[in-house]
Amino acid sequence: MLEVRGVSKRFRAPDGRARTALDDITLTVQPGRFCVLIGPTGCGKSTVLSMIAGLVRPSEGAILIDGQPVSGTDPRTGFMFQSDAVFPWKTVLGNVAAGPRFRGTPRREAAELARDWLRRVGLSGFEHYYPYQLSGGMRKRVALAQTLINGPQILLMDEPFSGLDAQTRQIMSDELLGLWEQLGASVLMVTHDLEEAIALADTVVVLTAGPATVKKEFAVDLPRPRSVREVRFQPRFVELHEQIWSCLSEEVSLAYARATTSP
Ligand SMILES: Nc1ncnc2c1ncn2[C@@H]1O[C@H](COP(=O)(O)OP(=O)(O)OP(=O)(O)O)[C@@H](O)[C@H]1O
Repeated sequence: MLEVRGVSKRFRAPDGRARTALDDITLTVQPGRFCVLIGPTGCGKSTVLSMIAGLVRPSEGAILIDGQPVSGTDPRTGFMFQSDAVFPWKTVLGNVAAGPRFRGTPRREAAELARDWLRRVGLSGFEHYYPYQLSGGMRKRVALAQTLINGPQILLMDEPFSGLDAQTRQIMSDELLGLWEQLGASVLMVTHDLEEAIALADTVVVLTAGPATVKKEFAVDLPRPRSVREVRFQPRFVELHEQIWSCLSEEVSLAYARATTSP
């Protein structure tokens, strides 16, 4: 279980003053659940993920995984970034095998495991390609396999499919759901796309315009297994979309007003 308990974060701004980015955030992701964070641009979503990943320390509060405080990067946590975090000098196979190799798995075993993951993400036959020889969607698949091969208990995803066209994004989201249903990892994902959030999540957490705090949590009671491409036509989906959008749009307007009036 992942718990974010009363977490605040202050950063020093270029003018030297401390600015509060996150203010008393509390949220829980139960084992095996899919939680999506959504909020206006710049409100602090990535900072929440970076703190859970152990890359940034909270100014106040605590982050707990299975009751133990996070004090640095943790092998139980996998992070998929907005930008492709693949090694450009390694082949697809080398990229996916990198995690197991780093942990001391013998070369042959790591390569076999990587082949299996490449099959699961639909990249069999591309083992010897380099990242620059792949499409954007294929690079995301490599990044997904590269993260999932490490068997994370908690998967943190920061707008993982940004930069992809709408159709590829839907395909990738469906594939992510299929893999997640097999793996049973807890997911905390950040997205700007409310439709994507509802289609994927068990819980959508709306954050306020910065400093971010939890405004409201919505339980997404749509049946599973879901098809991201089809679920959006269900009446309950439309209802949830209206409810969450009315909550989120106030914060988006506030953030926009601040951005356009501040000196
Ligand atoms: N290292 C840092 N030093 C100073 N300020 C920072 C630092 N990292 C983040 N911030 C500030 O914290 C706030 C939240 O940033 P963050 O990237 O978490 O927002 P976000 O909601 O993920 O944004 P977006 O939706 O645009 O990706 C911003 O005001 C940003 O300027």
